[in-house]
Amino acid sequence: MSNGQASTPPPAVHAEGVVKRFGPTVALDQVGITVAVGDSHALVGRNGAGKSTLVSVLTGLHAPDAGRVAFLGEPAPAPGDTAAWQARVACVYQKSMVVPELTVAENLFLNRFERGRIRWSKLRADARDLLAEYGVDVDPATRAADLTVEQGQFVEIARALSFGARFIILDEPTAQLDAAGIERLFTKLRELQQQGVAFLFISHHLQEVYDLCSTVTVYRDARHILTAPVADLGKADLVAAMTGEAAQTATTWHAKAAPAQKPSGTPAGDTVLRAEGLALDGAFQPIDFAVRAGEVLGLAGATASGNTALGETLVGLRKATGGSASVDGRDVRPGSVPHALNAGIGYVPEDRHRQGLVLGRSVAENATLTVTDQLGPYGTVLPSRTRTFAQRMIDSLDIKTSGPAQPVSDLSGGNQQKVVIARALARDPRVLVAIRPTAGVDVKSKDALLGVVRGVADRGDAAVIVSDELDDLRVCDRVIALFHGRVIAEFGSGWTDRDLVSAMEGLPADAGGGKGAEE
Ligand SMILES: Nc1ncnc2c1ncn2[C@@H]1O[C@H](COP(=O)(O)OP(=O)(O)OP(=O)(O)O)[C@@H](O)[C@H]1O
Repeated sequence: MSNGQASTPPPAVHAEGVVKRFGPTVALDQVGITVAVGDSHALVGRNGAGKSTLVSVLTGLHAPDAGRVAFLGEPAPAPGDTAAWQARVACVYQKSMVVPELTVAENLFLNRFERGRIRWSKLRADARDLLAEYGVDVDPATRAADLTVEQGQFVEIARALSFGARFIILDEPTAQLDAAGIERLFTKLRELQQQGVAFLFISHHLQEVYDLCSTVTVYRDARHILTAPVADLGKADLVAAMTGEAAQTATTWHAKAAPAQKPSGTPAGDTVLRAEGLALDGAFQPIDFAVRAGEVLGLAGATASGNTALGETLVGLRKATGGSASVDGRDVRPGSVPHALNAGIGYVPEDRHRQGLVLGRSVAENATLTVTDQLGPYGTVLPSRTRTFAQRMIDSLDIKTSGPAQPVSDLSGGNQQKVVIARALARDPRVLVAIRPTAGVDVKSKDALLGVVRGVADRGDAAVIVSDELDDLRVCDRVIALFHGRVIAEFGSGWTDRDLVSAMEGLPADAGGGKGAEE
């Protein structure tokens, strides 16, 4: 104050010396963060670095064991004073937190009905005004369950702002948005920044950090490593700060030119998985393809392209309305996950929380469970084989855990995803179908994980990756791109980013790379 400088306004949020332990695990070790008013600040780190734990401290969900948090220079509210926390900070997750059965209007004014009778017409009118104020184009009478991910996030942002919060945390908000949706979200965030709203943005997509944020903070192993202007920090240095290893050129996976030989000597190239006229009304048109031994096939496509539905049909989560799928020449019964598993199809689901894990069970049990096994009784003693397998997976997928016996509920999100992958591999599947396998996984683990998927093919089996992530698709020997339920292009391994992105956006490939679909 007395040093002659103009006084700067207090930051939107300032945390220092924050410590948070979960039993023996130190999730945050004397960390801090400062986000200036109107700033867009990225928080990055490997899976298990402590990002989500910081979010729960900054939103009042967990009280820290030590340290201080202040908003606009004022100490954080007392634990449990929900209204006071809501007036300062909100967190928007990739999955909307709104109540699905209620309308948008009800969600917006949830928990703040005045005493007495609710006036529904006023409620709807207020909601309409509120959405209009923040430029959110959604009908307040829509059921929250019917909103797209993008609309749900916009409603959440409007809700947070209406409580008075001027600091919003976005925890992997782009994970389920396509390119156009991400652009619309970023445009909205930039608009709000102009109005003085501050953001803390958590993402494993480092390019998004460069596109959106002006400041970046890196955590590693529960510690604060650095905070710097994004413009001053190159990508290699950013990754080096995250991993603690010297900067090196990224090792992204690329498909090899020649297919692998099976160890048994059987020539590569036998068809393993075949789809003939496979169709699901309302999701995708009849499609034919074959995946050979030694091959990884990519099914690329944006949201609503039908690629996820196709993957889910292959693994029996959805029942085809036409055509058939077979493994090694034997038909797989449509719409039955146990049957698909028995036919040799292993799968990595998109929604790991609903379809992937039994949270109360250990890493080892989850890594070896299959859907059918979950129905049977389970011994309390860990068989040593289970533990050995789990330990191997922990090592090869770089799962951050205290060991095979740790409950999966204690792992960070990205590490839970790796357990799901481990489980899919436990049965040595003949075909591995992985839906967005690297969602939520940090840059370094991503390579390890894609290497494991590649390894399934290289040992002479087959794999299918369903994704819109270019890095996932680079592992593939061949990529089929879908758009609005139809094949729009097919590529060998030499595609360019531009060609594949164009195809996923519905523009048929021009010269080079892809060939148009023959429909
Ligand atoms: N409820 C809990 N009980 C025990 N340990 C926990 C709990 N929650 C988190 N941890 C541990 O704290 C550490 C930090 O986890 P956190 O979820 O904050 O990581 P993260 O950086 O958000 O990771 P990701 O990128 O995978 O989401 C991890 O080692 C995790 O296992």
